[in-house]
Amino acid sequence: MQKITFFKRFVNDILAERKTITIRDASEANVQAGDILEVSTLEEGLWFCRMQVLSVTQVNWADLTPLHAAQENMGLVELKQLIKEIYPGQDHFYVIHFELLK
Ligand SMILES: CC(=O)Nc1cc[nH]c(=O)n1
Repeated sequence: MQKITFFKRFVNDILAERKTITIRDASEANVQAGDILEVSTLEEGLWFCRMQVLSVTQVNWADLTPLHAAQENMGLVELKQLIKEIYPGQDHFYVIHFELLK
């Protein structure tokens, strides 16, 4: 089974289905539509759910939109700042759209 990790601050939003995408660089986007992922926290490695990948699309940082931000349950300024912090100096990303499996 494939695995993905999230910062623990995202756990509640994922479980409540307020966060339905994750924006990753190429090294973390080796998934495709239909894949089922076991999901755990980055910090402690605690498993918290399974999710199915609905789609994977490319995006440049400059082309992030309010819709991406809404799907991350944050504002666009916050999202763009966050992505810059996590991936300094990078511009090319993949939007992984997912569905929580219950
Ligand atoms: C570990 C982790 O949570 N990484 C990321 C990076 C970008 N978006 C996201 O939801 N999570």
